[in-house]
Amino acid sequence: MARRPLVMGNWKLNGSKAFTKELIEGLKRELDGVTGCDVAIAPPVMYLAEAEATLASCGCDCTSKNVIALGSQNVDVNVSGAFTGDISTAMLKDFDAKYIIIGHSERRTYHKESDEFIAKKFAALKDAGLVPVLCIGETEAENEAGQTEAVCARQLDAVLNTLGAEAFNGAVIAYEPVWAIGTGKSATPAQAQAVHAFIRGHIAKHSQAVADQVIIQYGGSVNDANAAELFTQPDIDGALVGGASLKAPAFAVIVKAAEKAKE
Ligand SMILES: O=C[C@H](O)COP(=O)(O)O
Repeated sequence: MARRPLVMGNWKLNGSKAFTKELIEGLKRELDGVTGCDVAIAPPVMYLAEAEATLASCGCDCTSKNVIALGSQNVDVNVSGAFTGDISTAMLKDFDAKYIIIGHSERRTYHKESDEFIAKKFAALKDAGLVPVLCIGETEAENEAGQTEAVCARQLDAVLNTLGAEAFNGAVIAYEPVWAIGTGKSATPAQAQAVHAFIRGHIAKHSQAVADQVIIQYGGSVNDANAAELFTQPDIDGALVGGASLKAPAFAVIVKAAEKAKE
């Protein structure tokens, strides 16, 4: 089944108002004419307004303003009320955000987010009509202990066992081995493909149709030099990009590599 690739930039804790405007203007120029790949960016929520305005205003005839979707790096489970510091699905929708990252290993580690809590976020996003980008992946120690599949299965099961496989209709999974994030040491295409096939197979045990359509991105030191080879793999449907998403030319190379590989 042909799946449309998705390349998403996770800016993490980087940027400023000026940086947001400059990077998005650069992306719009670089991505002009791209039609065969979905593209999203997740700036810090602080800069969503700046990002939304820059995406909407275009001083040229480019078509890329329609190509780049807005996303967020996190969301909270509560909709409103006395929850200091939290961000709701409704607030994200207010800025036209669509793809929402949940379960990133940095939140699992630094904010002690559990599989169960992340499943609640997944449910909140589905209720709101937003697209969850569910990050899963094993640590280096887990990898060395041969636990990669067990860890990915456990992280997926938290959603599958509470919401059912249908919840993955229209959703995105990002396989991000923790040992590859920000290290410059990407998984090899064959290593990543093996885990992606496992993830798809795990969902297929519940529903083949859902497994066939779910987008599975790879994340972890993806850059303009290694992206094309990763995208040759049949179960790698795009990338969740950290560091290389902060430079328009590098990010554009990754998007165009996905477009070419999956045409
Ligand atoms: O969300 C993105 C990932 O954590 C990958 O980050 P990276 O491309 O800087 O390794």
